[in-house]
Amino acid sequence: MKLVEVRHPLIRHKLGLMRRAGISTKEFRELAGEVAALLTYEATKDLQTVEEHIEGWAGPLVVQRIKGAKITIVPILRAGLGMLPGVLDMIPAAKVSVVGLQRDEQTLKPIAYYEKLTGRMDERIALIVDPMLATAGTLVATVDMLKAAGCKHIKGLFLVAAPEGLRRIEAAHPDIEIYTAAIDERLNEHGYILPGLGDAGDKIFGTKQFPVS
Ligand SMILES: O=P(O)(O)OC[C@H]1O[C@H](OP(=O)(O)OP(=O)(O)O)[C@H](O)[C@@H]1O
Ligand SMILES: O=c1cc[nH]c(=O)[nH]1
Ligand SMILES: [Mg+2]
Repeated sequence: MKLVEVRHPLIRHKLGLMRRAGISTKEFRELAGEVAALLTYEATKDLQTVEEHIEGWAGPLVVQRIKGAKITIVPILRAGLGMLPGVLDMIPAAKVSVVGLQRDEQTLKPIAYYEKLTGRMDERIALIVDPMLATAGTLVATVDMLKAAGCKHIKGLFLVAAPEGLRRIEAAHPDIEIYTAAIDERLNEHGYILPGLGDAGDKIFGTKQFPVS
C-alpha cells in the first residue's frame, strides 16, 4: 500500500497548533482546512497533464491542463466535513460524494447511515477525507462502499493515523493510497489515537468533549 506521511514544515507546524489542549472550534476548523489543502497538493502530484494551445496576452502559447481525471471528494460524516473546504479550495470543480459512518463507542465498529455518491464512480479518482484513521474500521467500510460502486482508484487523506489502523487497511485494501499529516504512536483503550487530536468531530463542530485518556 502506498503510504505517505507528509512531513512538510507547514503541515508539522499547523498540526502542532491543532494538538494544543483548549484549542477553540474556530482555530481547529481553520487549521483542519489548511492542512487538508496541503495534503491535497501532495495527493494530486501524480495527476497527468496534457498540452493545450491557447491564445495568450502576447500571442499563441502552449500551457498544461489536467488530463480528463475526474475526481470525487468523499468526506466521511461528520468530521470529514471539516476538511472539505480545504480540499475544495484546491479542486473547486470536484464532485462531492458524501458517506456517513459513526463508530459505536463500545464496540468501535462503524455504523453506516448515509451514502450519496456521484455518478460514474468507475471513471473517477476518489479522495476520501477524514481527520482520523484510528482502528480503520470506518475506512475499510468506506472503501468497501466505493469499490461496490465500481471505484478503482482510491486515495485517503487524514490528519492523523494510528499504526494499528494502517496495518488493518493495508491488509484489507492494499491497492489504495494513504496521505497523512502524521503517523502517531498508538490507540488507547477507548480506540482514541495518542497523542492524536482528541475527538475531531467534537472539535470541528463544537459539541461535547469527553476525557479520553
Ligand atoms: O478508524 P476508526 O476506529 O473507525 O475511527 C475513525 C472514525 O472515528 C471518527 O468519527 P466518529 O465515529 O467519531 O464520527 P463523527 O465524525 O460523527 O464524530 C473519525 O472521524 C473517523 O471517521
Ligand atoms: O482519536 C480519535 C479516534 C477516533 N475518532 C476521533 O475523533 N479521534
Ligand atoms: Mg467523533
